[in-house]
Amino acid sequence: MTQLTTSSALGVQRDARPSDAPQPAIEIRHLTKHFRRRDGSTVPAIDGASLDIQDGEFIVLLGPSGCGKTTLLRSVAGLETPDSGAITVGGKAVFDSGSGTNLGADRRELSMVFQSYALWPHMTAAQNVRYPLENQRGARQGRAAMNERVAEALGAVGIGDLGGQYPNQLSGGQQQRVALARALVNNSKVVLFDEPLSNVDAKVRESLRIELLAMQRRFGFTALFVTHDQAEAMELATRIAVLDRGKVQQFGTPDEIYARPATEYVAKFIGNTNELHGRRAEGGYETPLGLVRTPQDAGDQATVLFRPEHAELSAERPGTASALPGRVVAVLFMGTHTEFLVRSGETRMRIWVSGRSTDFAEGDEVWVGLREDHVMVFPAAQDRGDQPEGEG
Ligand SMILES: Nc1ncnc2c1ncn2[C@@H]1O[C@H](COP(=O)(O)OP(=O)(O)OP(=O)(O)O)[C@@H](O)[C@H]1O
Repeated sequence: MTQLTTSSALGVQRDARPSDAPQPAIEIRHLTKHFRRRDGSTVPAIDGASLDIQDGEFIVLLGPSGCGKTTLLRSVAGLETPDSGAITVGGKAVFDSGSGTNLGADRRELSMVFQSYALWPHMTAAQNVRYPLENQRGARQGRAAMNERVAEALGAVGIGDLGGQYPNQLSGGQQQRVALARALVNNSKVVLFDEPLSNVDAKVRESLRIELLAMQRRFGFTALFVTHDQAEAMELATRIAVLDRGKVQQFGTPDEIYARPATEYVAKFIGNTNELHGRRAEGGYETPLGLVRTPQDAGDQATVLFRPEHAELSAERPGTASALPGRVVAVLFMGTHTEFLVRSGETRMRIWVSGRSTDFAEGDEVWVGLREDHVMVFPAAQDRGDQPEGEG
């Protein structure tokens, strides 16, 4: 099969930037968007968001329901009009509140894959995929060339034999493949995904993720992908933008976001955490379970977090920087790891040991050992006010 070539017809009207600087595939500057509710109040769906996305990146917009990720994606697509800010795609201004620029969705030279697939029910899979080619601006290709492109795109997503089927004759996973083929068929350099895998079952979702990544590498498009599923974000993203109430809390690689979360919100949203509260003391924070050593300073009162997979359990007091005493109150085998629930006074901690561990049983007195670099501290809520916006 011949590979779909990437179009070079994009990227006109570049802005003033040194010629050797890479041109962001998508640039989002100080974007804001409020919605008016029925009771007359307004809600800031996007609140000063800025992101620079490079060519070929796979960017995931991640956050809980209502954090504004869909509104941000739809603003890039041209399906929502922001109140202020600017967006460029391939160097071309598609929205700019300053100059009044606001290109229609069909002039932004990008494709979108929706959660609902959004296929035409009266068209076959092949007709659905051909649709953007038939309706594209500028010179239209001949029928034979279009059919060849459609066959290539369907083959690329693994459903070359299903072109004659109607959507209601296809499974959810197959329908989403049709939607993906339709997004790829006209070689868009930017593809936007609005929770595209949330309607397919877990097994299909897993394999579609892997195929999606392979396809993105192969075709080289830049992906902007919305999800509320942190595992999906970690697996797909070159960088993740974590959103909270319309603000970008952190924009960084999955590694950075997991190991060095910029805020307590990010630390708790990505992965699992144990939580203690402490007062600043010599060498760290004094918590109800003793001193937790850390060189970090988060003010006088702090929330002290550590991940279940980062603590070690031992019968004797360990030589780690910090050692917290407790008693095992439950042992749960989770398949990939064993979870020990450890109680110490009012504090409960979850500690994970990989595989099946029978080292400790319910009722055992244990020590929870922590290394300094596994401790995260953030200003306590009462000292914090609004959390600062983080950049990864
Ligand atoms: N058309 C609308 N009218 C009024 N409020 C809206 C509208 N669309 C979104 N909102 C509000 O804007 C905020 C952000 O919504 P958005 O759909 O972008 O969030 P989200 O993170 O994508 O959530 P979800 O994962 O549930 O789709 C929410 O508070 C939502 O209620």
